[in-house]
Amino acid sequence: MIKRALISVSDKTGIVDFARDLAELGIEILSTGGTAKLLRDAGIKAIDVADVTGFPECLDGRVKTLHPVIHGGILAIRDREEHQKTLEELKITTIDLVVINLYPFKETILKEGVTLEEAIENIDIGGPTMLRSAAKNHKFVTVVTDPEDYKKVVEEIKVQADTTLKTRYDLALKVFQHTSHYDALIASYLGKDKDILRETLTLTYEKVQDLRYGENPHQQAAFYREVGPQRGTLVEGIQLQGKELSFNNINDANGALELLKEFDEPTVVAIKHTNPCGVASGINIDEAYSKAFEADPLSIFGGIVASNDVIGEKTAERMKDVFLEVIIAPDFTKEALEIFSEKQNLRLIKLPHIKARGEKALDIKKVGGGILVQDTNKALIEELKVVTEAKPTKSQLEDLIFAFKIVKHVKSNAIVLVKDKQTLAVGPGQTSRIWALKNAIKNSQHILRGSVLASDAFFPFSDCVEEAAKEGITTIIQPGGSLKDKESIQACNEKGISMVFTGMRHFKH
Ligand SMILES: NC(=O)c1ncn([C@@H]2O[C@H](COP(=O)(O)O)[C@@H](O)[C@H]2O)c1NC=O
Repeated sequence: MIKRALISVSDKTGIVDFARDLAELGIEILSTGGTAKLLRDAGIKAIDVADVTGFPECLDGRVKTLHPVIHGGILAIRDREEHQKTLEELKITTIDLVVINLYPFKETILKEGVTLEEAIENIDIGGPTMLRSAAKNHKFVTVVTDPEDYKKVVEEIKVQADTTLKTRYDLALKVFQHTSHYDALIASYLGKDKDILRETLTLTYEKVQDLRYGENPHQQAAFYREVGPQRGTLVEGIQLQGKELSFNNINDANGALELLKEFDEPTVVAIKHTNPCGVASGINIDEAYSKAFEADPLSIFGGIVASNDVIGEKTAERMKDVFLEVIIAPDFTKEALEIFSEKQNLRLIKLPHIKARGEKALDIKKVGGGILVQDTNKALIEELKVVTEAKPTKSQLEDLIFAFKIVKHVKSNAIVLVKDKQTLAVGPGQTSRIWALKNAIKNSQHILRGSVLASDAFFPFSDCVEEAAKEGITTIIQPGGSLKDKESIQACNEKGISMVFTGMRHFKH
C-alpha cells in the first residue's frame, strides 16, 4: 500500500495534477525545494525533505536528498524482519512511491556555447541515486520518471491502493534504461575529445521511429539516432512527402549521402542496394542528374537519388518519369515540389546541410558475439604517384580522382569506369578483382574507349590492365602496394596506359 511519496522533479510538467491526485488518495508527500514550493503554491500539502532528514538542502542543491533517512526509507525490504527493526531503531519511515526526473543534462549540452562548468552543474546526483534505489527495490516501491506514466500510476492506486508488481517492474526497467542513457551521455560528452576506442564502449541512442519491417518483411526493425544535431545526416532530414522511409531506404540513403559528401561541385548520386549505379558532376544539378541517369538508365529504376544542390523544375520534370524510391536534396523549388506532388508515394527528403561532413565518428559493424569498431573512412589519397611512362592529362587526372572517390564507396572488390565526370560502369562486390572489372564492362551501356579506371585495392596480377587495354581504357588509378605491382606497371607501359598510385586502399565490406 502506498502511504508516502517523494517527489523531486526538474521537469514539472503535469506534476501539480499528479500530486493533487496522490494527496486526494491520502498519500503523504515529501518534496525538495522548488518542487515543494510549486506544490504548496497550488494548495497541495508537501513536507520538505529537509524536515525529514533534519538536514538543510545545501551546497547549491548538490546535497538535498542524499541521506540515509531517505535511502533507508526507499531501500528497506518490507517483509524482512531485521530491516523493519532497523527502520524502527533509526526512526526511518518508508517511502513507497518515488517520482523523480533529472537535471536537464542533455538539453544543457545541446545549447550553443555551453561551458564545461554548466554541463557539470547539470549532472544530477541525488536524482539518479533515488531512482536507482527505488528501481532496485521495485518489489515494494513504485518509481516514476516519465510524466507520461503519472496517469497509469494514479489509476492503479485508485483501484488497489498500490501499483501491480508488473507495473513496478516495467517502471524499474524504464528507470535503469533512463539512468544508463543519462550516464552514457555524460561519458560521451566528457570523452568527446578523447580516444574513441576506450576500454569499455558505452553507446546510447534514441528511437526515431519503429519501421514497418527490417531488411526483409519477417524482420522487426526500428531507427535509432545519436543525440545531438547530427548535421548532414538523415536524422536531420525533413520528409516533405511520400511513404514512410523503410529500413532499406534509410540504409541506401545513408550510402548515397556518404558518397555525395566526397564532392563540392554540383553532383548527383544514384544508389541501388548501397552501391552507386550512376554518379555524375556537371555545371549544374540538371546536367549532373542527366549524366547520372544516363550512366545506367536501367539500374536507377527503384533507386535512391541524392543531389548536393537544390532541385528545380527542369530536373524534377526529368526525375518524375523515372521510378525512384527516395530523392534527397538540400531543398526543392516550389515548382519542383508541385511536379513531385503528382507522385505521392515518392519520398522527398530535404537535408539543408547535405555537404556537412560531420565530426569524428565511429563506424560500427555487428558481428556474432560483439561489434567491430573503427573510425570512419574520411581520407581519400595518401600521395598521388604516376608510376608509368605515360602520364595522365589534367582532365584525365580529374576523372581519375572523381572515379577514386566513387570506388571508395562501392562494395569490394570494386571497379569504377569514368569519363568526363560520369560513371560509365560500376563493378561492385565481386570475389575477384578481374570479375569486378569484367562485370563492369559487361553491364556497361557505354563505349568505354578513352575512359579511366579506378580500383579500390591493388591489382594482384596484370590481368586487369590487359582487360582494360582491350576496352581502350587509357588511364588507371589504384592504391598500389602489390608484390606484383611491377607486372601491372610493365603491362601498362606495353599498352601505353598511364597509371597512378594513391597509397591508400578503400575496401568496403
Ligand atoms: N543532490 C541531491 O540530493 C538531489 N536530490 C534531488 N535532486 C534533483 O533535484 C531536482 C528537483 O529540485 P527542486 O525540487 O529543487 O526543483 C530533481 O531533478 C532531482 O533529481 C538533487 N540534485 C542533484 O543532484
